[in-house]
Amino acid sequence: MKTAIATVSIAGDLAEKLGAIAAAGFDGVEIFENDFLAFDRSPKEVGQLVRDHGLEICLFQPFRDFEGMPEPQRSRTFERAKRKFELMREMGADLLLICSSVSPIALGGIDRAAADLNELGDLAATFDIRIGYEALAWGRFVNDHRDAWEIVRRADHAHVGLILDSFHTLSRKTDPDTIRAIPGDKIFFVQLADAPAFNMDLLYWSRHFRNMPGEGDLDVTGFMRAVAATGYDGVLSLEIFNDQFRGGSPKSIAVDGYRSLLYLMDQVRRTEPGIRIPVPDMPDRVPVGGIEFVEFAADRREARDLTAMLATLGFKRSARHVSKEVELWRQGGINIVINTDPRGFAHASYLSHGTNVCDIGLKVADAAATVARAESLGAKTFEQPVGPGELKIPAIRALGGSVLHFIDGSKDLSRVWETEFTYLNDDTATRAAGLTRIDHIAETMNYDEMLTWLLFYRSIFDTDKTAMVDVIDPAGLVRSQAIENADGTLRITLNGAENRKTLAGHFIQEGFGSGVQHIAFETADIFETVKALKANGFKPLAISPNYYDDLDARFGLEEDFLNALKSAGILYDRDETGEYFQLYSPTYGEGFFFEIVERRGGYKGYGAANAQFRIAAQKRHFRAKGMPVR
Ligand SMILES: O=C(O)c1ccc(O)c(O)c1
Ligand SMILES: [Mg+2]
Repeated sequence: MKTAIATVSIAGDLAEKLGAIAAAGFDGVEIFENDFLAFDRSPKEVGQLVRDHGLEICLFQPFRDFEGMPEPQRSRTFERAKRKFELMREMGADLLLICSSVSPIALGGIDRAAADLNELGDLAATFDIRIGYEALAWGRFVNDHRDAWEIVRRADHAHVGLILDSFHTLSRKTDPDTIRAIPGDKIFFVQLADAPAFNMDLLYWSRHFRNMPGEGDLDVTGFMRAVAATGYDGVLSLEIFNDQFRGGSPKSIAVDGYRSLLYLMDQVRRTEPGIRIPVPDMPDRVPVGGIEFVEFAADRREARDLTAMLATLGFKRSARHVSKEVELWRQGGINIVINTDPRGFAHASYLSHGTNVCDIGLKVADAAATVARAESLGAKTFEQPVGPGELKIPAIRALGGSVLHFIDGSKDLSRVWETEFTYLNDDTATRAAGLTRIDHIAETMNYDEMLTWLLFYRSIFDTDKTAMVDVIDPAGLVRSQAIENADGTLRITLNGAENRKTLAGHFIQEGFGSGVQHIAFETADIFETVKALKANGFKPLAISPNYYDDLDARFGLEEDFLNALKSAGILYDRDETGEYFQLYSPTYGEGFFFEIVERRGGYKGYGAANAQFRIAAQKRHFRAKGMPVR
């Protein structure tokens, strides 16, 4: 598989872009003309710079407003093209992208465009250059790859071919299967981009919101399957115009891009038989069977506060590690590990972030295959020396320097608790509260990181994403999107903070990076849970009475029911599928908290409508503790 990316997709000057692109593993680049024009080295030097990075120039672009011009502009356009061919020869580029005209003076006409391309093909041939014609979704006369193909077909020239771009095809909802009728050898180049499903002007959408395949909502896999079915075996190139990426880290955007191409082609290989593009082999996306454990790194003092909160939530100190200062706190099927050992990874994590979730254990069918897939997609494996009595559990690096461990049903791993821990007699004075499992884990990050982690989870694990929702914090916006598996045994919400004044932004700033901000436990009966919590001395987050007035207005609730919600501080949501109940702990440290939820019926959401009121309540709680938030 030959991979490339357009220089426009990456931040920085041309030299920085090339460095990041080469380091991420791409074979080549599309040189976007403006990146070259803004750079102060000659075409020859730029060509050399590209090759010194071990890359090749796969495409030079764009050449605009070429076809269908009346004279005298037509002659000028050919002159302009000749100048670009000379530049390309200097640079060592042999394919030029011509995008369909948007010129108000262009005349239109399929045969006129074909004749222009044929003539330009002759000129290009004298330079040993080929030209590829691309239909822009907003092209004046040509805005559909089927018309572009008809023009190329009629141009009938060995140096003239078609360029396909998934965005232009999919943004107009053109059926990608129409590509299957195009001969693969006349497709000179394929550009790939995804985008979130927005209803907006095509040009604006394309120039600002494209993202990597798999990060958006377009059927890039369907598009690429159709391309592969034509027998095309040329370059697959990312062309991503995105405002965030322009200001992002060149390195991580390039790494995400490379991952997205591997993920895309892995999906294509699994669904489209007999493709000619060689794709690296890797295990399939990994089904996750649930969350085996969540591990906190802490020091002894902070661990006391944290375990005191766990005790009021009905957890029991259940076991102690055989060789390390690590405890297991349990309730129902939930395992919370508290690691205060002054050595190793957890301690390092504590030193850099304070008390935080440093590790999550996921249940998978095959831990080794999980790591193999993650590694194939560029994730980093994690290992540390195994202490006495410990198992070697496969793991990778994840959000904010944390770790994901994988536990499967194999003989050793399935007995990890029995092997590494000694069970204790229950010395916890509090009552169990009916918490059964982890409903979801909420990870907080900068908004700019959201697509990275979305792609990370979706490409490695058999998961889907929900629609992005806006959560209003009094000091700014936080975007939230969930990654879920089909049966709901894995739900991770990604929360992207746009500034530092939001509760989420404060958490990132004070915790020195992204991480788990809350864990939601499931109960089968929230009102029974509330009774136990009360007996344990648990103080829920106080919610404004105004909220309950509005709940009543919206849903017309029974008075007793409404009073029960209100007196317990439970937030409530309802839709066509079912009901959702949410109870929050006060915040801990710099804004970490626990949530308790009950789902009734088929409710699949996360109570997005309540998030604003929960955050406002948490900020009141913060301020009451004298913490500086707005
Ligand atoms: O936005 C544009 O003008 C533009 C230019 C070249 C391309 O290949 C493209 O897909 C879009
Ligand atoms: Mg394009």
